[in-house]
Amino acid sequence: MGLTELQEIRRSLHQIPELGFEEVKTQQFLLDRIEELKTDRVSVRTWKTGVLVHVAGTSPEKTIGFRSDMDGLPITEETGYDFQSSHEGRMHACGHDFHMTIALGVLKRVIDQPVADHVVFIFQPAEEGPGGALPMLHSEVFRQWKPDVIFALHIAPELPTGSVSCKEGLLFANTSELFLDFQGKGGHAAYPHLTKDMTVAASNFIVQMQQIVSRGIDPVESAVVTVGKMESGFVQNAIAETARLEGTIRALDPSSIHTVKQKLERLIRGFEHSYDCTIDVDYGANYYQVYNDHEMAGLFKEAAEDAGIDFRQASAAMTGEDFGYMLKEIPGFMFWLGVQSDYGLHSAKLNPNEEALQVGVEAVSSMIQHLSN
Ligand SMILES: CC(=O)N[C@@H](CCC[C@H](N)C(=O)O)C(=O)O
Repeated sequence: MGLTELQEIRRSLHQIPELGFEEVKTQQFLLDRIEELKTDRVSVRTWKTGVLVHVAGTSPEKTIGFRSDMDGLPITEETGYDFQSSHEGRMHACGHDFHMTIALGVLKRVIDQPVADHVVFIFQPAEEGPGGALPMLHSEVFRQWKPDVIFALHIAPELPTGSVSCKEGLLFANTSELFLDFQGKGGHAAYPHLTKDMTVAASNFIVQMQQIVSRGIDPVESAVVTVGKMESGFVQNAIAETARLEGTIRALDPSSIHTVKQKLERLIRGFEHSYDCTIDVDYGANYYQVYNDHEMAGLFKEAAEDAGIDFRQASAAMTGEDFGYMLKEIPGFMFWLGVQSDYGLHSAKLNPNEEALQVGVEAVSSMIQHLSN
């Protein structure tokens, strides 16, 4: 598949971003493209809004898995692309359109140039939330085609196009979502003394919460608490009765997530007392760290360099990925693909360089070749 075809696929996918477990159009798009490529060596199954494609090897000894995530984010796109999202308030702002396109490109390569081992392409829904990897891993269809080794990629806006990056061991953090609902007495803006202002309570909570990391976690460990969304009130001249904070907790060591949650709950009790309100906490989806198998990550360096791709040593990052659950059960790894964008992941202006699509196809195909011997 040439760059033009890869670009055409990526742009089509880019226009139809859907949230986790709502990837209905995306699934149909994938099924249609896979149908065009299909031969008698290829079998296709669906799981919820996901798709699994099994390509039979010529003299198989094992099954190699390549996983791509499928969902977009609740972000309003501001790229100005002429192929920008046609779904209001939804955007492929994390590169999953790239990931799926590369998987289709590699699928075509494996069909045209058969390899010895079986290869399973796993298009997984709901990576951004609530998490598709864990239930998919336990599904009947996944178990029947369960790979012996598995890998995946993620675009890296800060790395140059033409490069990939990986490391052995810990690559991505442990994560927990965080949802906080504040409830207190609202009222007229002119009578604050008769109310319990939830906008003020939630604002102070955000500020205090930052000290959980700066004063509650050993500085040689890493943790992050971020509030990405805050909502309160209805009108400029009324004091808010409710407020909602939505965020995430990240840590390289899972015990630090536990520590942050314990300290957060103590802070909640203090705020409930001092602001005379209730605060409900919900930890939403929790993801297990991405831990790369040493041997596989080492082999990937070789595979990338053999394909003429610039390999760079990665550092651990505080990003999360439910692919971590797959790696917990199946030896494998994840790598970064350089896409050189002026704007980062989860930005409304993310503009990855499409030439990286071809680099991704080469890197993944080369790894499959190296694994299938
Ligand atoms: C690669 C990436 O950006 N992944 C997401 C995963 C989100 C998990 C969950 N919704 C959370 O926020 O904890 C990330 O934000 O790192």
